[in-house]
Amino acid sequence: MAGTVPKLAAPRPAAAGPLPSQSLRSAALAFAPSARRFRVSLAARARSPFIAMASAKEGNGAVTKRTTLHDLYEQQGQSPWYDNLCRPVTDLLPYIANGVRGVTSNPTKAISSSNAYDGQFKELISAGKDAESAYWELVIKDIQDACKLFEPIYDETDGADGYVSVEVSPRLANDTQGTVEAAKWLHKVVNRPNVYIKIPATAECVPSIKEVIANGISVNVTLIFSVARYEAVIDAYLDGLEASGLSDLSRVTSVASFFVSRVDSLIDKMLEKIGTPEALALRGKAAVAQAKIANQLYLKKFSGPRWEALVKKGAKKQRLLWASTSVKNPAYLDTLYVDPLIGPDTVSTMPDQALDAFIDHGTVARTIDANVSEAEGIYSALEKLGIDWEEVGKQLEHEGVSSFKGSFDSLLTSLEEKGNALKTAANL
Ligand SMILES: O=C(CO)[C@@H](O)[C@H](O)[C@H](O)[C@H](O)COP(=O)(O)O
Repeated sequence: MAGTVPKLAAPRPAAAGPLPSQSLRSAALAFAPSARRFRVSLAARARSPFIAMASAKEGNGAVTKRTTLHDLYEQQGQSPWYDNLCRPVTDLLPYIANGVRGVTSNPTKAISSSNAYDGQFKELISAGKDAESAYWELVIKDIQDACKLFEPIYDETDGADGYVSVEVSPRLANDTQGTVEAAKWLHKVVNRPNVYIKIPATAECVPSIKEVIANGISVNVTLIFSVARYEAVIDAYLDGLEASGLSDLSRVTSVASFFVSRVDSLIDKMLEKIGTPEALALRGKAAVAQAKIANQLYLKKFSGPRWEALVKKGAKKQRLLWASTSVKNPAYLDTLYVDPLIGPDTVSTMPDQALDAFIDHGTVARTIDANVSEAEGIYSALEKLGIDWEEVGKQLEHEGVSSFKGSFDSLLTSLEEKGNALKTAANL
């Protein structure tokens, strides 16, 4: 298969400790105030073979199927997250039961592709809300409900895992102070300990990250595409912790979302344009190589006297989170962006396609720090062919920001139209 990074056996880290089955029950119960038993919805079954597979139930309604996701965490210390949050939020329960330990949301995608939001939207419009306020209420409800489901994991891990991430308005991606204010507002209204406020790693928002962290707010830094920008993100986290003035830093945490597949999508095109056998042989290798190098930087930055001083105050490392993990080129192995990036204290957020593939035939082994010199060789071979990694990062960031803004704008336009139609129909 083209473009796969060979897997080598590597030393296993100490076990991170099993997730007690009790937590599955508490997760289910946390969302069942009326003692309603959990049922997998038909819509959810249709959405994912993973859900269908996960639907075997015990007498008490808890799902007991063990998957490679449990092994990923228990044997390798990597947290599998689900890269999708939509209504009904209870659809997350089988995912949690099968080893998922956190969730990344993309609300514009969720709201625009489901009619499960129509009822609440109608109520909000009837109550006089405008489309944008209604949007935020829909989002906040999903995030609060999901936070409740992941709270048992958050508690068991002392705030290390079990997070739900929600983004500030993508319209603020180039607005430093606007992002800080939006993050503070969102954190306040969601009002859950296990929420990550998602902030893009644009040049303008790197200072926002520092300030938001300094305010004691946990952050998912998103849209990271280059090692250079990743280093600035780590520095912003460390600066923020130092500036916070908190004597206990243990509840201010962060993940740095490094996007993977999109790097190959762009670099593969560049390599095809170059067209030499050497260039073509490097297709499908750039993204994983860069991610492994990013992990080396993580190891370097979260060690030494500066970091140790923060550890004394309870600081937790800003974990690397692999995002954009589904394979875009069908010629590649469908676990290409999961299997080679497994290691302790990392997160892999996977949409259904990647989750299903990993559960079915993924390999649980420590790979993140295997073949690092090969990864460095690939990185510099690409540079020699004229690939400018910082330029690649800038282009992907620009495309990522524009696409998130574009879908936000078009969702708001359609919500405004829907809202106006509802008002007209109700003579409001
Ligand atoms: O929140 C995050 C990462 O911070 C994720 O939901 C992230 O937005 C998604 O993984 C990506 O947008 C998916 O990217 P792609 O598969 O469309 O390339």
